[in-house]
Amino acid sequence: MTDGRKQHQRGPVILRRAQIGAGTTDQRLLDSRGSADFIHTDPWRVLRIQSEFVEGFGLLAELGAAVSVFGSARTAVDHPEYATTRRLGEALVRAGFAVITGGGPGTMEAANRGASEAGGVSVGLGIELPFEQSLNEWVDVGINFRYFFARKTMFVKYAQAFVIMPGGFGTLDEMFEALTLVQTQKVTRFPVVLFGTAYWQGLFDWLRGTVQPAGKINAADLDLLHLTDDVDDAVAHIVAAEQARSEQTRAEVAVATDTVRRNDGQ
Ligand SMILES: C/C(=C\CNc1ncnc2c1ncn2[C@@H]1O[C@H](COP(=O)(O)O)[C@@H](O)[C@H]1O)CO
Repeated sequence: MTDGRKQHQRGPVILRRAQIGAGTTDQRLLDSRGSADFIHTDPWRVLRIQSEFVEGFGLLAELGAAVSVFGSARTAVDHPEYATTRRLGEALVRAGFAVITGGGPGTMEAANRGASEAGGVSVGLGIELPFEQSLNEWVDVGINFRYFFARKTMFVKYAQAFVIMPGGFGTLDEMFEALTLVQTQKVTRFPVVLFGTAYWQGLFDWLRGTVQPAGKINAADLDLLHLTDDVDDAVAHIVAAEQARSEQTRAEVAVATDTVRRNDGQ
């Protein structure tokens, strides 16, 4: 050919002769807004949900070892639990972990504060709420989610362990989700520390005395929980579990390598 007037490029597509339409893709994008109704539809929400995963993965992919700390949004700054959680944040940083929280007030703030003051990585994964709330001031790496389930994926995906401080429905939801994921092997077994025996013992006893005898959970499921009142014990439990997991991974790699070698030699 090529008569320039008889060829049209639409992105990577070449159109010629009668196939040539009016205008360019950019023109169609920029010349008209069209109806705005689409932003209230599920297909558009799917894109927003996708963007939350993209932002979350992008922010946290290089985080390194981390522990998610959960607990009440209502813990007052002068409550002993605030001071304990602050010490826990510091101790986790000293043990080489970043600290991830929901980025809100109360216990979340205390954990972020301890981590930040200890010079560690203090992460807050906030959530859009019906009332105004910004990330607590001790969050050094933060992101705000619209969707609970996208945010919850980050708590699990980027943590080596959970510490559950005393809390209400939100905290209970986070604890039971973690336990369900481990029980159903959606995540490889990882430690869940219940911090505060006076607060959690009743729940633990009910699980052991009622739920397990009724056959609703196995005895082994309760082994997933570690109850303590001691910051150093909580951290030591997490470190030991992490070491055990590394050793198991090393052993699995050794077995796999050996199998490949033997198969190659046949
Ligand atoms: C109710 C108040 C603030 C709520 N703000 C929150 N911000 C971020 N994350 C939150 C918030 N509330 C709950 N969460 C999540 O659930 C857990 C705490 O819930 P609980 O019911 O208070 O135990 C926590 O780990 C967060 O991930 C008052 O100011």
